Amino acid sequence: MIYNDGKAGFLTVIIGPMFSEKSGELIKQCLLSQNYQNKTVRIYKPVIDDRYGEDEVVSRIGLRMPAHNISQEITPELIRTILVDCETADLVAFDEAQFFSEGLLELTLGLLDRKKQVMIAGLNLDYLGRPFGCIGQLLLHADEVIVKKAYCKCCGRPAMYTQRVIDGQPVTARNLDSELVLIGDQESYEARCRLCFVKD
Ligand SMILES: Nc1ncnc2c1ncn2[C@@H]1O[C@H](COP(=O)(O)OP(=O)(O)O)[C@@H](O)[C@H]1O
Ligand SMILES: Cc1cn([C@H]2C[C@H](O)[C@@H](COP(=O)(O)O)O2)c(=O)[nH]c1=O
Repeated sequence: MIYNDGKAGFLTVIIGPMFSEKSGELIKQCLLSQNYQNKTVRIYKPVIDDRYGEDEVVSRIGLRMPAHNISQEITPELIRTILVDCETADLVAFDEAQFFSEGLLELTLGLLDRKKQVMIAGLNLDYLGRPFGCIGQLLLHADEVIVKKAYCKCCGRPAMYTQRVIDGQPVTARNLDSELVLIGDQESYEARCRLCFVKD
């Protein structure tokens, strides 16, 4: 448990592959802060991720909280709007952060300057094991990094990679015909360990 007294900003970044409970961790921490610390929480998610509806963040085990859908393109104008909207918030959270543009970094630093607690969850690696979005840059500013693991779909070891599968076959750099962004779940993705992840 991290105690933030509101006298300085505090950034937590939650990373890991799909199915590793990043959203679960984010929602749990937001609920605890809201319910037991009386903190005002504001959660954002990118409009592109429409798996669980528009106005909520939802984890696979069913934790849920209200959320604001915003464009994944974080423009200077959107940054100004969010900074105003968050004036009364103590904790500002972003889920699916891999989908946001680099403006998320500027927005996060702006929130931290305003002494907000900021919590960001997202995939650190894409389906080919490459850095995803601006999560890497956010990690450099983190006070706390929570590294989550799933269980490897093939062997049950701890998994840090996400394999994209089409018709049961891994998508790799060799047979690459896939876009970076493909919203999906178990029909298209598997958690894999270092041994079972196939990238080329
Ligand atoms: N291979 C797996 N390893 C671990 N959990 C899995 C796996 N596949 C499905 N799950 C389920 O997914 C849940 C995590 O969901 P969620 O919090 O939405 O994760 P994330 O945001 O990291 O994708 C786990 O608690 C578990 O119930
Ligand atoms: C690896 C990878 C994932 N995605 C998509 C698939 C899902 O819609 C989200 C991740 O959701 P989760 O909450 O972490 O389960 O990202 C993608 O578009 N491209 C990728 O390479």
